[in-house]
Amino acid sequence: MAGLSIERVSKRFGEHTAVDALSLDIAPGEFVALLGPSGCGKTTMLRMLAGFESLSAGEIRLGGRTLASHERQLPPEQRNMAMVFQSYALWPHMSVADNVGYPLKLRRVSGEVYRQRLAQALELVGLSSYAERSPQDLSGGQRQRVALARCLVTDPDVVLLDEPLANLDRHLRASMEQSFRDFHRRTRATLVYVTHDQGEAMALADRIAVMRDGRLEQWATPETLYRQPRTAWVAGFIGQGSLLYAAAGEPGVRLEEADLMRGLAAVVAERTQPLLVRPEHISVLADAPSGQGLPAWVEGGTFRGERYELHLRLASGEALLAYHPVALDEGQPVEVVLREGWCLERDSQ
Ligand SMILES: Nc1ncnc2c1ncn2[C@@H]1O[C@H](COP(=O)(O)OP(=O)(O)OP(=O)(O)O)[C@@H](O)[C@H]1O
Repeated sequence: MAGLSIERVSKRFGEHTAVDALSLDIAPGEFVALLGPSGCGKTTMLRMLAGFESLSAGEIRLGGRTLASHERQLPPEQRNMAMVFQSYALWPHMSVADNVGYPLKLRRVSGEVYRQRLAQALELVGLSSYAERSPQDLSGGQRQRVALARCLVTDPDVVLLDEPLANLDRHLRASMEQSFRDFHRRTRATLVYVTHDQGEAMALADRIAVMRDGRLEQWATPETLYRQPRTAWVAGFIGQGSLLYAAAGEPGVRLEEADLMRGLAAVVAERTQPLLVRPEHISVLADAPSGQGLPAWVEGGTFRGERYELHLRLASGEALLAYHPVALDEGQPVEVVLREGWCLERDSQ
């Protein structure tokens, strides 16, 4: 199987740069998410991969083969890629089987080979018994599985998915995430998945390209993005946490409790290093002042079933989100001990 290489790819629409010198090396069989807020250029990048959009600069290669550069580009049908859309794009007048088999017919596959590949594709998405139904008689999740089966009958090298779960309700999204994981495990195709939902990207992808204003902000595994975000912007986009400033540390360093607490207790003028503190790394001491932690007070709390999320305010004026097993009163003074913090780069924008 071939790896996918995106090299300094840019796309300009008039004065506007939608994708700006983006580079990614995607390993064969890898499940990759392009993640970012609306308008950051994810779909444009996916459309360039598919061949629906030309490149203003850069190059896209699959294995050793150049698929596209600003000079020449292979048409979509010569790329051995398949795309799954948010809207499913199924033919309403055809049965599930005919929808799934359609790309094979286009390639003039027929007879026993056609039947076998159709049966395999339907089986892979768990829809064998729905072959003769009309797509209109299926749920949203089932329709999306038909779309998946249709893209995999042709045995593509790369499957491109554009917000495939956006039209489904929350409950169905969770079960479809499982279907996507199964799909990936069983096909081992290279998957490029566009989403603005960080939870979805974290749950599914081997690696995530976080995009901002057409540029790559960070390219890393979900765990690295969570534990070691490069900038405050990425930290704000992935998971929950608080941005504080300390008189200790430097970008890319994890501060343990002692250094962190000293750095936070320093005078405000010396506290210049931005850092991320995750709520699970905060202990809230709710009893009488012990002098062990930094003074804070409770501004509010939200019940989340297994815990409360507490919104705290430090004496410095900074906001802090912490988890706590029981509710605390609004206005209640507490002390907080921060067990670790991650030092961020200063945001350039
Ligand atoms: N054909 C086009 N002509 C002009 N501008 C475009 C065109 N397609 C996209 N853009 C612009 O390029 C930028 C990136 O768009 P794109 O659709 O790639 O973003 P996105 O991250 O996929 O957003 P969303 O999650 O909302 O789909 C946007 O500012 C958009 O308005």
